[in-house]
Amino acid sequence: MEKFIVQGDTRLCGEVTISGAKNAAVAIIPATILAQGKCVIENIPNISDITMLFKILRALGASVRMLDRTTVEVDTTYITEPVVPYELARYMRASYYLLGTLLSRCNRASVSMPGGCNFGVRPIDQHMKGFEALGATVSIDSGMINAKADMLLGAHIYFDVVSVGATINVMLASVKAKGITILENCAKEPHIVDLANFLNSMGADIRGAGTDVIKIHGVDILHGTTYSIIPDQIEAGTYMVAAAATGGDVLVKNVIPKHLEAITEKLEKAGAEVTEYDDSIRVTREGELSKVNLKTMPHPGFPTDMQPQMTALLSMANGTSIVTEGVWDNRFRYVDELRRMGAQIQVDGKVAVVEGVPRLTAAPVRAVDLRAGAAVLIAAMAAHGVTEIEDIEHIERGYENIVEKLEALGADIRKVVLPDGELKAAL
Ligand SMILES: CC(=O)N[C@H]1[C@@H](OP(=O)(O)OP(=O)(O)OC[C@H]2O[C@@H](n3ccc(=O)[nH]c3=O)[C@H](O)[C@@H]2O)O[C@H](CO)[C@@H](O)[C@@H]1O
Ligand SMILES: C=C(OP(=O)(O)O)C(=O)O
Repeated sequence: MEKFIVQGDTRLCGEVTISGAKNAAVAIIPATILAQGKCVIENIPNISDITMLFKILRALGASVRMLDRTTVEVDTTYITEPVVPYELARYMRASYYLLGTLLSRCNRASVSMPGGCNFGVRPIDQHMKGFEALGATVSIDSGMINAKADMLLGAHIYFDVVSVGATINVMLASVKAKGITILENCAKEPHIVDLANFLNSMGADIRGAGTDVIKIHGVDILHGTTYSIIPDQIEAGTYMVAAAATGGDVLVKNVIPKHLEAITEKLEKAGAEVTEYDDSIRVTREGELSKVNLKTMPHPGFPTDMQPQMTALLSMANGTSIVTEGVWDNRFRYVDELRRMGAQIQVDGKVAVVEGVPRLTAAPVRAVDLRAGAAVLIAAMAAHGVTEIEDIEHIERGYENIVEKLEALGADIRKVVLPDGELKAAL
C-alpha cells in the first residue's frame, strides 16, 4: 500500500516542466498498430497508463523499446491475435482505442470492456455506431467487445453526443477504410488534433480535426513516422491551480497557452495573475481568492478533467461558487474527501455549491480517481497540518513524477510504501 504524507501550509514557488499529454499519448500509441514500419514517438509521459499500453502492445506481438527517458520506438510488424483480455484492459479506459486500430489492421478485434476513472456510466454506443456505419458487426459477449468486418467502407457518421473517445476511435478505424468518411458533431480537444497530425505524418489524409466536422480520405498504406506529443493541458492546468491555491508563484514550462485559455480565464476571475509567454505560463496569487462559477463543457469549454482541482481551490475562496459538471453524471465523488478537510460543499446531481472557508485543515483522505487525487493533493498542500492521501495509484495513472515536481516547487510530500497496518506505527 502506498500513501502520500503531505505537509500543509505550503506556498509553491519556482518552475515546473510539463510532460507529454496523457490523453494524446493513449490514442497515439495504439495508432502505431496502423503503421507499416517503425514509429518513434517523443515526449512520452512516464505514467502508469502508458506502461500498461506498452504491456498490451507487447502482448499483441509488438516490439516496444525506450530510446531515452521520453522517446519510444514501436514496431508493430508482427501483431498476432487481435485480442486484448480483461487482465490487460481493465486498468484503463483508453484500451478501447485498440478496437479501432485492430479492426482496421486485422478486420477483427476483441477487447475487454475498458476501465478508467469511475464517473458513473461510461458508454461506448457512439463508438459502436461508428464502427457499424463503416461496415463492421459489433457485439458484446461476456465482457468482451467484438468487432469484425470483411472490409471497412467510408461512411457519413453523425455522433449523437460530443465524445472524445468515439471521435478518436472512429477516426482510427476509418483512416484506412475505402473511400471517404465524414464525421460530424466531433469533439475538438487538442489531443484529437494531435492524433490527426500523427496519422497525417504517417501518410493519412485527415482534414478538419479541431472542428465539428472531420473528413477522412481512406489510404491503403500508413508508414512509420517520428512524432512529438503535445504538452499535457491538464497537467499544466493542475500546476496552475496548485500555484493559485497555495498563494504561490510558479512558471509552468512547455505548455501551449492557447490550450489553457479556459483555465486561465477562471483563475484570473478567482484572483490569480496569469502571464502568458510563447511556451510557458506564470501564475501568481497574492490577494484573497474570490468565488467563481463554472460549468465543464467539451473543448473549448472548461475541461471536465480540471473540475475537481478548481473545486478544491474554490473551497478556499471568499463567497459561494457554483460548479456544474456538464460532461459526466457522477464526477463529485471526491467532495466527501474535501469535506473531511473542512470544505463546505453541497452536491445536488451535477451541481456543487461551494461555500468558501478561510482555511482547510488536514485529514486522512483518499484519491477516489485521477483528477480527484490531484484535487485532494492541492487541498492538502494549502491546508493547515499534515494530510495522508490513500489510493495514490490513481494519481500516478496520469501525473509524471508528481512528488519530485511538487518538491522542486517547495512542497513537502513523502511517498510511503508500507504494508497495511504498519503505516501508523511508522509515523
Ligand atoms: C467531451 C469531453 O469533455 N470528454 C472528456 C471525456 O472523454 P472520454 O472520451 O472519456 O468521454 P467522452 O468524450 O466519450 O464522453 C463525453 C460524454 O459523452 C457520453 N458518451 C460517450 C461515448 C459514447 O459512446 N456515448 C456517450 O453517451 C458520455 O457519457 C459523456 O457524458 O472524459 C475524459 C476523461 O475525463 C476527458 O479527458 C474528456 O475531455
Ligand atoms: C479521467 C481521465 O482519464 P480516463 O478517461 O483515462 O479515465 C482523465 O484524464 O482525467
